[in-house]
Amino acid sequence: MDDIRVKICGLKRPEEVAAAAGAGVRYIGLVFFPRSPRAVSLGQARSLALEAPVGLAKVALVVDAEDALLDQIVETVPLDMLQLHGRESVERVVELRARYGLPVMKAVGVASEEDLPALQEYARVADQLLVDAKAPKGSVLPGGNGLSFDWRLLAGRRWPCPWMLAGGLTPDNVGQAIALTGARQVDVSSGVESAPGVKDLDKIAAFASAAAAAGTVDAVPRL
Ligand SMILES: O=C(O)c1ccccc1N[C@@H]1O[C@H](COP(=O)(O)O)[C@@H](O)[C@H]1O
Repeated sequence: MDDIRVKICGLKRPEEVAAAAGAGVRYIGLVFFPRSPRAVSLGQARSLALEAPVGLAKVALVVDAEDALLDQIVETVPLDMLQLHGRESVERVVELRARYGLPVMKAVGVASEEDLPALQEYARVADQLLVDAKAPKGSVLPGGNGLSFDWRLLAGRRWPCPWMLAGGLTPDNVGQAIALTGARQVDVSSGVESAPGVKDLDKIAAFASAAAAAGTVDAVPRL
């Protein structure tokens, strides 16, 4: 079975990129959402992306971004994927894939069974799904809140494209999350921070190694 792939989201400093690469992380997320404590400027994102070694995919996270901002991001930053973390429609996913020629990962917030059909809809058009906890009403951020959802909702579910599990993951709980959901890709932001927007290099390493350890165990859901 393939290794578990880890994405660390919201990196802002070169040493965070180096720590992620050193830990065998497969994707890094660069946040282009001004209200996030993890937001980076175009220049910062470009420098971080250029420092990423081959094999470490650079993902731009945007929230209901307009074409003008996306044009700037794509022109300035060498990227491997777009992550849409807002209310982007199925049609918008199709449009952005065609416009930029980059793989698109669509985030879908999950709180209950009712949220699951949307995953099926987006799986028809997106290259990847990001299954995240639904942000509570009134949250400043649509993600990156350190909140998880009932992972048992995903037990036995599969979609016709690759997907990542996100939402409230930490080095301590990622193993259980993988066992319950069968996820082969996991994404974390606040669970590897010492303060909002400041990644903890030891926690990055601990998260990657906990995910790798869980990936070697057959996923037997413990319900
Ligand atoms: O990280 C952010 O600041 C952020 C802002 C806006 C949308 C999404 C954001 N982060 C994504 O949310 C998931 C879950 O975060 P957490 O691990 O619960 O803190 C994260 O993996 C990011 O992809």
